[in-house]
Amino acid sequence: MNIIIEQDLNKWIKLGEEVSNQLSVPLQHAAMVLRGALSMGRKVLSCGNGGSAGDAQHIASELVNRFETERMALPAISLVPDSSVVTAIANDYGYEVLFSRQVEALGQSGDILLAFSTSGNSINVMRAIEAAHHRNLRVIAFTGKDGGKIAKMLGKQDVEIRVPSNETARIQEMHLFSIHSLCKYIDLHFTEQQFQKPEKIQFDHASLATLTAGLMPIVFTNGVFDILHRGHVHILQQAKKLGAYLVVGINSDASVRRLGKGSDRPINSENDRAALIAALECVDFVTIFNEDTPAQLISTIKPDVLVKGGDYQLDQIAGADFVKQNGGIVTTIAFEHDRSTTQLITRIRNS
Ligand SMILES: O=C(CO)[C@@H](O)[C@H](O)[C@H](O)[C@H](O)COP(=O)(O)O
Ligand SMILES: [Zn+2]
Repeated sequence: MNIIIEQDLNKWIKLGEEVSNQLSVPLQHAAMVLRGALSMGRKVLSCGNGGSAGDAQHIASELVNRFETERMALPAISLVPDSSVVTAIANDYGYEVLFSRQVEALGQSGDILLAFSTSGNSINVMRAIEAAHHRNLRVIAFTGKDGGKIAKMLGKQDVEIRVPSNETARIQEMHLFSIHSLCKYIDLHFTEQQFQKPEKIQFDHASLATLTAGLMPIVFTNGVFDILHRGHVHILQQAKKLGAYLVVGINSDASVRRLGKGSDRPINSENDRAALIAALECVDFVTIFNEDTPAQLISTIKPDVLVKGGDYQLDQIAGADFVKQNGGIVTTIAFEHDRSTTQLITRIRNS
């Protein structure tokens, strides 16, 4: 056999073994991230240069169309092939912003950017990752060699699929393997039915945790939300801006009674309160908790950001220690509108 071809084949067999050891965990992580975002109606953007441009187009086509089995169409856009867009951006602004400009135009919080670069050093892919981070997109980076500069840019919300090789060709081949492996998983997860987002109100905490497992950053807040008012809506809208998904825990009726706000509270039942909160666009999931505090629920959902209104001190927030120990953030949002359900009830009664 031709010696060059034989050497290449041998390298490939050796690399296959290393890849199965090193790529298993990041590939499974990437599969969860893709599944989570697509299940919530988010979309996938992809980019890369040369052979990696081909990979970016390849995976987008397989998501929009299908891979091996019948399933619903899924939203994915390759940022590579629109010649009018790429020539205009390169001509007017420069090649460096070829992809970042498109991420700015098309990317929305919770979307996924698939960034292909065998060296991890392509400047336009790096700029796309920066733009993705600014807009709250998660990044799945397909790299090789030492991961290059891209590996250092990634945050804990991102995934790196780094092929343990220094050869561009071998890296690209394993990227293609990774694409097909991810597409097979996605094919099997999504059915032929039309896309349907999961119900916003989830009574079962374990089921909610399954739905949120691949999502990040998740913001959690909680409250009674009896007689919804502008102050509530303001806090929830601001909370959503701290991440890509907002989960709201609502005190059950029994839990509210134990808070000692009065024997006539809550005015609205737990199901009515949950329905009103779920109707807000900024809210992704609502659940009801029966305990005095949401600490147990928080340890089930494992949010990245825990937030309460500005009337709380950080050390008073239930679940704060758990979130911080998990590397999350605990914060408060200042009240902008002086509203309270108790005041509202008093005013109505006095009039
Ligand atoms: O396909 C190949 C090599 O197999 C080439 O076209 C290669 O993709 C190009 O040189 C790229 O510009 C390399 O970029 P990157 O992988 O380092 O980001
Ligand atoms: Zn090539």
